[in-house]
Amino acid sequence: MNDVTEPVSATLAERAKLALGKRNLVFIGLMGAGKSAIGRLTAQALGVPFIDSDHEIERVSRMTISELFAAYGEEEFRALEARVLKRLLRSGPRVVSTGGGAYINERSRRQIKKGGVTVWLNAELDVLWERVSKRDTRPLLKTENPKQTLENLMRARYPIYAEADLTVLSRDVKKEMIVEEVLTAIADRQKAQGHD
Ligand SMILES: Nc1ncnc2c1ncn2[C@@H]1O[C@H](COP(=O)(O)OP(=O)(O)OP(=O)(O)O)[C@@H](O)[C@H]1O
Ligand SMILES: O=C(O)C1=C[C@@H](O)[C@@H](O)[C@H](O)C1
Ligand SMILES: [Mg+2]
Repeated sequence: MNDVTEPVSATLAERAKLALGKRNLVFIGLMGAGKSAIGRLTAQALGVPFIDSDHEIERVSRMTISELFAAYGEEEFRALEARVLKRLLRSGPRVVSTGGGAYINERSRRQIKKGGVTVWLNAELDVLWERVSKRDTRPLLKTENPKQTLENLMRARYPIYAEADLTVLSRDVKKEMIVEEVLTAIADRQKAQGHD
């Protein structure tokens, strides 16, 4: 026997996969919360496809998110995002990481709620700021005081993200640890509902 530990427990991943069934797992939360990074690793652990809605939007439009915002404005972007999400959530199981504002849009939120189990990656301002300040690809943060903008977004959005089925605190620990917490939350939710 070797002593190399698995990064994410296979048994836990199997339990979570069973609990998920055919439903999608949808990550929501603010910019920098880790939806894309944690979503990808969670999909790998579950052995299901991973799709990032921001990437899918960029692929179908052949434009970057920044270009889309600049050319058509936020409202058009949200309409495109809702259409893309509807298609992505049609069949499962998949892990879908959404853009930070998707769950805030009423139409997208309805689709997300219908299309899967939602996990909110909750994070404190300083954690988010440390992560997002490294890149300038987020059009909503191109303001005079982007940290203040981020804080304003937290205030406005956190009560809405809190409607998620599950919440996991995203923080600066190993990403695998966050993935384990996500998988545990999925498996435990099933148990709490008496299906295990
Ligand atoms: N637990 C973690 N520890 C350290 N860094 C992390 C952790 N989780 C995510 N990150 C890093 O933080 C940055 C932002 O993460 P990510 O792009 O996944 O956020 P996001 O929620 O998808 O943001 P957006 O809404 O802008 O797409 C990435 O560089 C990612 O590698
Ligand atoms: O928080 C938001 O509203 C956004 C987050 C990003 O993922 C992108 O979807 C876009 O920059 C908008
Ligand atoms: Mg992302």
